[in-house]
Amino acid sequence: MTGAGPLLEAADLNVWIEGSHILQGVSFTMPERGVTSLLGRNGVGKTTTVKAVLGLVPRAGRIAFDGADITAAPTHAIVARGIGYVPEDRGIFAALTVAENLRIAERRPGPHRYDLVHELFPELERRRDQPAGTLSGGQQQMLAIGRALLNDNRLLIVDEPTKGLAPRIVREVADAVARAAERVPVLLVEQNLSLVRRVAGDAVVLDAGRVVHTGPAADLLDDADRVRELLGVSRAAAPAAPAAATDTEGRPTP
Ligand SMILES: Nc1ncnc2c1ncn2[C@@H]1O[C@H](COP(=O)(O)OP(=O)(O)OP(=O)(O)O)[C@@H](O)[C@H]1O
Repeated sequence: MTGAGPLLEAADLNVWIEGSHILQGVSFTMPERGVTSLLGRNGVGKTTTVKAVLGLVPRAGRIAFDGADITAAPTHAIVARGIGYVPEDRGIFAALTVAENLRIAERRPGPHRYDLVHELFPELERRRDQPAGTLSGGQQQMLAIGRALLNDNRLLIVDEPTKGLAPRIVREVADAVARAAERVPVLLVEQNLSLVRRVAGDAVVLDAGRVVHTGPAADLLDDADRVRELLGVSRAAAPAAPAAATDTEGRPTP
């Protein structure tokens, strides 16, 4: 980190997809520590926002990372600056082993932080020869986060890590995110508010392609009316992901 400014700064991001104005001037900053949670109802533009940061969709506006303007940089150059991305579908290779999944995530040049990955997630070392497709949903998420931690990243972007996971597995994933965030700041797209409460310091809420709230996550979550207004859920009703989406071991079902 070069200075006291924000780690990530998005200013007036606009994205059009197939003629639809999806992001309509999204601006937010993210501090250099902890978890910043990107919240909002389905379809409000959370994934599009992280794709815009990464240069995965054409966008207008300005993005600065660690003080440098990365707006015009291609995705590979943005990632090489130290941004690890864990997409919603996790992006792991089911037929490859845990060790192989880590190996092919190595970005050149190193260093490759196997020490950190195995310290935070010892289970990945124990299961190194296991095909990733046979891991539980929570273990797969650990592997996906481990892949992002393997490289010397200064920011992790993790998109809906608990989507489709049973509540028991959600707790494992919350642990994994919290452990990762002790080392590397995390921008977390998440709808599970119990996980957000557990890990997030700051919250940025989107609605219809605009930022409608920023501030400490705990303040927002303590305000039931505001949560209902912005997220359309009561906090008590929020967390439970549908158990039917995973089998009893937390493996995703088709
Ligand atoms: N490739 C695409 N083609 C057409 N429309 C798209 C595309 N990608 C996103 N959209 C639309 O853009 C809007 C925002 O989508 P986005 O995935 O960013 O929302 P989100 O907040 O991440 O939602 P969710 O929580 O459901 O993942 C949605 O209306 C979506 O249908």
